[in-house]
Amino acid sequence: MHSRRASDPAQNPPAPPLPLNLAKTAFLLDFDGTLVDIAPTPDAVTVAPGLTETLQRLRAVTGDAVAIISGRTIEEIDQFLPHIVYAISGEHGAAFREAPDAAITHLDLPSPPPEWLRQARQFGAMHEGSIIEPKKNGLVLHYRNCPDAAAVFERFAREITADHTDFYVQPAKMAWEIRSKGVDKGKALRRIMSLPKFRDKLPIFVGDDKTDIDGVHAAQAMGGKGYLIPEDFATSDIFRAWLRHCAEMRP
Ligand SMILES: O=P(O)(O)OC[C@H]1O[C@H](O[C@H]2O[C@H](CO)[C@@H](O)[C@H](O)[C@H]2O)[C@H](O)[C@@H](O)[C@@H]1O
Repeated sequence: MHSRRASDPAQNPPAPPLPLNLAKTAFLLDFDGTLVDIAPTPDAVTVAPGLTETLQRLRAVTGDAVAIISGRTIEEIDQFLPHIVYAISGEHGAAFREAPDAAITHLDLPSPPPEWLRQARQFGAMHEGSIIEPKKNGLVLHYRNCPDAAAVFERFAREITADHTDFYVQPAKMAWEIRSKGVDKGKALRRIMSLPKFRDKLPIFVGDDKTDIDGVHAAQAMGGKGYLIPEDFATSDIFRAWLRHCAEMRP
């Protein structure tokens, strides 16, 4: 059972081995591109049939050690998976909800000047299909539906942040994200792993994007596993099948 591969052996790469001891394992999972497939717009993602049940079963077999670590706000994650996992970190580690009924807390980080959002919206209005996504500590310029605007969006983001050392421009999937410095998914993972439900367990972190690499490294540094899509799981669908196999294991 423990060495069973969850995907079809013909798939390349084969999914990683299932964890040896679920009672001693914590799952910390990225959202977009991992738990859900990438969609044309942030609002258009869909939760695959059975995913909610898989996450609930994983909570049961791990003693609640299941978390999401996302670039999205926690409020947005709640729209798709309302209070399904035990803990959530949003906005790349700037926001936390450390138990399902706990309040959302935010790290003390700078918010972008309000004129950035106004300017970004004016700029976005010139590129049909673009989406400007505000966050508490940054904003995202999405160009998935106007890919020719990628370079001008990058220039815009770099120009408005040029004199602000608290912010930087992060390349994302068909988007440029203006983020405040000082947070990343590795720090978020370490904080969640210090919670009573998670400590003394080995983390498994799974993500799909550049912002997930800090989470991968943090999980590995704690003696756990860090996996990426498509390097370790060819697709998010294959990852979800693997997760379902984990949830079906006996604790
Ligand atoms: O850390 P994640 O949970 O992976 O979130 C990363 C960003 O995801 C969202 O944008 C991306 O997914 C959208 C839906 O599939 C897609 O339309 C967009 O092109 C992607 O960039 C989200 O909107 C961002 O706030 C997250 O930071």
